[in-house]
Amino acid sequence: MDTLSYINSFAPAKINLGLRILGKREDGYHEIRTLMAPISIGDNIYIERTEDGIVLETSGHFDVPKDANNLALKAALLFLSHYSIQSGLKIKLTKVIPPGAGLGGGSSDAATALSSLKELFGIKDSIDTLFQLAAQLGSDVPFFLLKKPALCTGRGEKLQPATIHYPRKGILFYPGFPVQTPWAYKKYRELLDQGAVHPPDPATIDQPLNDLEQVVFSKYLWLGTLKSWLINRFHPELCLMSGSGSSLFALFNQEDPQFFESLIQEAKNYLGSCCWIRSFEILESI
Ligand SMILES: C[C@@](CO)(OP(=O)(O)O)[C@H](O)COP(=O)(O)OP(=O)(O)OC[C@H]1O[C@@H](n2ccc(N)nc2=O)[C@H](O)[C@@H]1O
Ligand SMILES: Nc1ncnc2c1ncn2[C@@H]1O[C@H](COP(=O)(O)OP(=O)(O)O)[C@@H](O)[C@H]1O
Repeated sequence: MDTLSYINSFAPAKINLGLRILGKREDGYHEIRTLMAPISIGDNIYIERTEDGIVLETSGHFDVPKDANNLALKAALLFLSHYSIQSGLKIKLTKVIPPGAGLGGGSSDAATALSSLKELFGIKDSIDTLFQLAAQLGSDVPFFLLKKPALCTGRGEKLQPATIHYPRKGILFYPGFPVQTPWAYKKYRELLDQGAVHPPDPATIDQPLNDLEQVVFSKYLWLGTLKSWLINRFHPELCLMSGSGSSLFALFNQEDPQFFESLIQEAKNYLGSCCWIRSFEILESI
């Protein structure tokens, strides 16, 4: 049977339709409860088997690490080492997802690299192994292996497939600067210890609220202003920061492409060129 020599894959971004922080853990992470969904905006990863050498080329709208700090490369190295595979690889990563935007771009690249390599090398063992490797790479990485909406608990790696009861279409706003995830959780912990933020009321646990918004908005005041403007001007069904920021998304009960085009145009006129604005759809599966 012919073996594949290369694979080209779509690595979607995600949005968090709520992110509740349930408590601090001994290991430095937080117990969370978050509904995540893949969306129609994503990176592209091409992986080719070569004789020797592991080469990563990156291109696209955004700069990301080009060394072993790149999560796609990190995932590939972990995979080869786990299965004791001696092979060269050429990886071409085209970035479309803004980094540090709370859209899980690095995690999605890592998960997509793992599943591409499993296929490329014809690995037949249980998918559980890939989930274990994914969890070693980051809390959000297992979600991107599942490839469908899920309620994520634990530190984010425990997955339960979920149905999304919100409109599927929306607009994404990346303000042009990143927010670092470790900073957001650290700041949350500090504010919690000071009594400036409070653990979620169990009665609201499944409401679409993001417990990191207050923390991130307290440093990046403009994001709070942007959220208020979006709500007051366009009345979305849901408007939230995704993950630890910096992007915001708004969902609308609308099918008409003209509605989204004119909203984007008005937002661009109002916000200027610093803000990256795109329409998207929530994906049921990838
Ligand atoms: C906030 C979320 C929401 O989906 O996403 P992003 O905004 O990063 O996309 C996730 O919890 C991020 O997941 P991920 O980006 O994979 O985080 P990791 O690499 O595992 O962890 C980075 C750091 O964030 C903190 N962290 C992460 C997850 C968690 N449940 N509790 C934490 O306290 C830890 O300090 C950790 O060292
Ligand atoms: N393949 C990758 N794509 C994006 N960022 C990456 C990648 N590999 C490593 N990183 C690093 O991970 C950080 C977080 O990026 P990303 O996963 O896109 O954001 P977030 O954690 O906000 O969802 C970036 O600042 C970047 O330095």
